[in-house]
Amino acid sequence: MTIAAVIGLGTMGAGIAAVLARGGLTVRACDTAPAAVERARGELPAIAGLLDRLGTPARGDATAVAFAGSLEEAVAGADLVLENVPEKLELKQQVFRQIDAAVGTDCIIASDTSGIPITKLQAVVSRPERVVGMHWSNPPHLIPMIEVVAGRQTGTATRDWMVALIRGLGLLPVVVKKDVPGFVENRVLYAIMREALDLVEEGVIEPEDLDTCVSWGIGYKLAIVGPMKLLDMAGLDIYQSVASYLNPELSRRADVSGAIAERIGRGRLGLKSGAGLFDYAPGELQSLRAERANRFVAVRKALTED
Ligand SMILES: NC(=O)C1=CN([C@@H]2O[C@H](COP(=O)(O)OP(=O)(O)OC[C@H]3O[C@@H](n4cnc5c(N)ncnc54)[C@H](O)[C@@H]3O)[C@@H](O)[C@H]2O)C=CC1
Ligand SMILES: Cc1ncc(C(=O)O)c(C(=O)O)c1O
Repeated sequence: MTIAAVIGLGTMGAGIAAVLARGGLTVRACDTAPAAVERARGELPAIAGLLDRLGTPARGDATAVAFAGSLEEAVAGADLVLENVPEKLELKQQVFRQIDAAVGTDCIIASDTSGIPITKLQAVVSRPERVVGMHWSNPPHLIPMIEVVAGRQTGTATRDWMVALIRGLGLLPVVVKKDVPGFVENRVLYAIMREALDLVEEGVIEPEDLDTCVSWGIGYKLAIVGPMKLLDMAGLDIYQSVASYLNPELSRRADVSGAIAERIGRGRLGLKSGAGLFDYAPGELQSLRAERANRFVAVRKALTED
């Protein structure tokens, strides 16, 4: 029986813990914030229901996650530890050191970092060959693709073990061949985000209309035909003509849009604080999350039908 420990139970933690538990792993989880533990505990039954509806192979009970009082208690005897704390290099390195001091020599240490090079995380542990990126996508219990990222010192056996684990969970591992910042998913996503924010800030489009354009024009299409195959679908000659005048016009800003800092300064962090770029009515968040989850389930089922 594989024992896994999930460290950090914020936006991502509960969904990941539930998927691992349903896949038959023995799962322990911890967070330094008691409120995060209670929120995660409360989320598990609904997540288990969604996994039932997706028809994910059930080798275990998705709600069977043991909440530990400390990191050391969570990782004791673990075969896999998944670090899932906020995206800050120093914090992640400190947690990696703490994990390294508490686990056995064969334990694989993975990170769900959105894009900090794995090479920087494995630099602080005693067995860097056993460190690997395992980058899930939000909501982790609904998005089937997981990036597997080897740092410069990651062993091939560690990478292959991770790929096999993800396949065994019935999910889609994608191996990222170079440890570049942002890996692949977020390099593509953040190119979209940068352009989208620029277009809204420049008054080219309203935020709601930007979302309609991307979801129904680009997103719907890309779910069926990825960007590489889309080039063939459009015609490479057309792409060359458009890209030759459009590429120089696209955003190249190296800083982060001021609109984001302005909202953060007002405590508007998004769904987790009840408001972000959009306002949400009190009581709306739960139904919004449930409605989105229903759509994710329906679309995933439709996309995997023969
Ligand atoms: N939010 C997203 O859409 C995605 C986030 N990620 C990545 O996953 C990681 C976690 O992200 P979120 O869940 O969104 O963050 P979050 O900020 O929602 O949650 C992080 C949790 O870690 C806890 N924590 C902080 N220090 C800790 C420590 N020393 N030991 C144990 N717990 C600790 C916090 O109390 C908090 O509950 C980040 O690296 C992020 O970039 C990856 C994919 C998607
Ligand atoms: C805005 C944003 N940033 C990072 C990620 C990630 O994959 O790390 C996501 C996501 O959807 O998973 C995201 O939306």
